[in-house]
Amino acid sequence: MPLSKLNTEQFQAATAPFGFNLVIASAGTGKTSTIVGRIAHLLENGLKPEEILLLTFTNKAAIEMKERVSRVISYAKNIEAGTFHSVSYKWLKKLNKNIVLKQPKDLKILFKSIYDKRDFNRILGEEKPYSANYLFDLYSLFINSNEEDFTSWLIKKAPSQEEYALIYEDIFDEYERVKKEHNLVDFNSLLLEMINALNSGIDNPFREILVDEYQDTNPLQNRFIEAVRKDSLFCVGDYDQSIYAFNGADINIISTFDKRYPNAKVYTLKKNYRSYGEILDVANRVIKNNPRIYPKSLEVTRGFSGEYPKLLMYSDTFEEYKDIASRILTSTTNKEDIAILFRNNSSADAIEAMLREKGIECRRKGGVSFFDSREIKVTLDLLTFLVNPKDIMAFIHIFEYAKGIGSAIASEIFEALTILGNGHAIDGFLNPDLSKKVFTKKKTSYQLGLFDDFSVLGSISKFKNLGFEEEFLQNPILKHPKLSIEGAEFLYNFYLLLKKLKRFKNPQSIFNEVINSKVLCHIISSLAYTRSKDKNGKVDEEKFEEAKVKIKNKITILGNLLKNYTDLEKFLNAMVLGASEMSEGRGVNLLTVHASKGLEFKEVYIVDMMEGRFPNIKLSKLAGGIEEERRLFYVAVTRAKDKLYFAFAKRDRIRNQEYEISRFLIEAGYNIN
Ligand SMILES: Nc1ncnc2c1ncn2[C@@H]1O[C@H](COP(=O)(O)OP(=O)(O)OP(=O)(O)O)[C@@H](O)[C@H]1O
Repeated sequence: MPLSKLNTEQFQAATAPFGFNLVIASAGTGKTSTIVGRIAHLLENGLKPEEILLLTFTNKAAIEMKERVSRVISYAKNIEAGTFHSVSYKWLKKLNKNIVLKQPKDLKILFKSIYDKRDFNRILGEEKPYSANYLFDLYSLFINSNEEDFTSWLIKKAPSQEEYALIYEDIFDEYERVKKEHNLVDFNSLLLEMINALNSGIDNPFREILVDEYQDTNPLQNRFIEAVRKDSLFCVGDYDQSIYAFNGADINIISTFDKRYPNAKVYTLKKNYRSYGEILDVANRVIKNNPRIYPKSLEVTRGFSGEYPKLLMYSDTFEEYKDIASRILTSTTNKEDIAILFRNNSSADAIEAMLREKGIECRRKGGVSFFDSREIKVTLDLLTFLVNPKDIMAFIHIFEYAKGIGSAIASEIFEALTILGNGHAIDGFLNPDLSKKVFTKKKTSYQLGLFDDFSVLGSISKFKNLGFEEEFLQNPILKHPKLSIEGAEFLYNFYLLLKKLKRFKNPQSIFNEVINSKVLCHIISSLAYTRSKDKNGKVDEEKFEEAKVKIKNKITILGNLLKNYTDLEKFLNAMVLGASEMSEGRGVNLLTVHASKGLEFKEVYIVDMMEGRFPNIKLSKLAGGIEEERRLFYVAVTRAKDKLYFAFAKRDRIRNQEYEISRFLIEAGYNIN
C-alpha cells in the first residue's frame, strides 16, 4: 500500500486534513512517495478521482505518479494530472474551445507571411522599413509596454519610421485577425484562457489540487491555481531547489504560503534516502549560506561511505573532459547510472565529443536538437495538418519546401483551399466546391502598401502536360497567378497523399504512408541537398545519399514514439507539450543542472567548477542572483546517490581564460592549497 511504506513524517503529511497544506520536502526525502500516498489517502477517504487535480513539472512525472497509485487503486488512473499547460490544454478542449497551440517561433513565421504581402517600395522613405523579424519583436515589446497607441509609441522611439506606421498597424491588425480566425494560441495564453474560463464560472470538479515542485511556480501558474482551487491545496516543494527564476518562477510564492492561506499547515520531510552522508554534508555546508525560509535540515539514513566527494583538478578544460571520459570508461557503474552535470550548455558539446571519442555512449536530455531538427518539425507539421486542416501554420511550414511557393503564396493557397472546402482545407483539395470564387481581386490600398495581384488570374494551361489527374486539374487553386510548375507539382503530390490517406485511421499506417510519400521524399531530398553542399556550393553524391538515410532514420525514431499511441491527435499534443522532456540515445547522462531536477544517479560528475562559470555570474545578474546559483549547486550535489566528483580546470584554451575555483567549493570546505 502506498501509505504503509511511508515513514512517520511522510505519513503525517500525506494524511493531513483538507485545507492548505505545504510540504517542504528536502532533496531525496521522498516527495514522490508522499504525493502518491496523499492521492491514495484521498481516494480511500471517498474523493472521486475526477475530483483530484495533480499539477507536475513534467508530464512524465504525472504519468509515473498516476501509475504508482493505480497499481494499488486501479481507478486512480482517472485523476487529472499533468503540467499546467497540458492540463489547461485538455480542459479547454473539453470545453470545446477550438485552439491550436503554437510556439512563438511559429507565430513569427505567420507574421512574416503577412508582412511579405506588403509593398514598402511605394514609399520612398529616407530610412528602410523594419524587417519582419524586428517588427515582430517590436510588436511584442509594444504589447508588453502597456501603451495604447502604437504609432505614438513608435514616433517616440524612432521618428523616422513614422511614414511606415500605417502599414505596420495594418500588419498587426491582420496578424491578430488571422490568429483569432485560426484559434492560434501560445503557451501563456493557454493558462490565460483557462483562468478566464474559470472566472466566468465554468464547472470546476476539483476538490483538492496537488502541486509538485511548488518552488518553481510562476505568478501566472499561481493565478491558475488560485482560479481552480476551492478549499484544499496540497503543495510539495523545496525552496532550496527553486532554480527557474530565469523563466519567471517566483520563490516568494512558496515562502509566503503560510501567510497567504488561512490556517496553513507546513510539514517538513527531513530524512534523505538517496545519498551517503558525505554527499549530504557538502550540500548542507553550502546551502546554509542561503536564507532559511522554513526551518529544515537533511538527515542521513544511508549512513556514510567513508569517501568524501573528490575534487579533481586540471590545468585546462580539455584535460578535464578527457580525464572524466577515461574515468567513466573504467568505472564499474552501469553507464545509465552515471551523470555529468554542467551549469552551462556550452560545456556539453566538448564533453560529448570526448566521450564519443572513447566510444562511450551518451544521451542529452532536453531533446532540443531532435525536435528542433527540420525533418522532425516538418513531419510533425504534415501529421498536424492531417488532424487539423485548419492549421494554417502547419500548412505554411510544409509548403516552405515547395519551390516557388513562399509563405505569402502558401497562406493565400491555404485561404483558397479553405473557401473551396467550405472551411476544411483537405476538402478544398479533394472535393473543391467549384461554385466558390477564389483569388478574387483584393482591395488595393496604396496607403497600406497592399498588392493588387489577383486582377489577373493565372492560366492552368502550363500544367496540362504534367500528368496530373483530370480531377486535380479542375481545382481552382491552380489559378493562383504566381504558381510555378514546381509549386503545382508539390501541390499535386500533396493531393495524392491526402487522397490515399482517406482510407486510413490507424496512426501507424498514416505515418507509414507519410514517410513513403512523394511529398516527404521531396522534402528529405531538399534537406539532404542543402546538407551535402561543400564550401563552393557543389553537392557530393555520396554525402547526399548518406544525408538522406540519416534524415529518414531520424523520422523513423519519431515513428517509434508514435507506436505508443492509438490516437494521432494525442500523440501530436504530447509532442508539442512534452518535447523538452524527451531524451535521445542511451548511456551516460549529459545534463544541465536545470534538466537534472528530480533525477538521481549512482555516480555524478559536476564539471567546470570555476568561479564565473558555476556560479555563472552573468546569468545570476539577470535572475535569481547568487542565491539561485547556490540552489543550483545544491540541486546538482543532491542528485548523487553513491559517488560524487567535482572537476575544476585552471584554464579554458578555447576561450583563452584563466579561472579561480568556484566559491561553492570553498564554502564546502575544499582546501586547494
Ligand atoms: N519511506 C521511505 N523509505 C525508504 N526509501 C524511501 C522512502 N521514501 C522515499 N524513498 C526513496 O528515496 C529516494 C528519493 O525519493 P524521491 O525521488 O521521491 O525524492 P524527492 O524528494 O523527490 O527528491 P528531490 O526533491 O531531490 O528530487 C527514492 O529512491 C525513493 O525510493
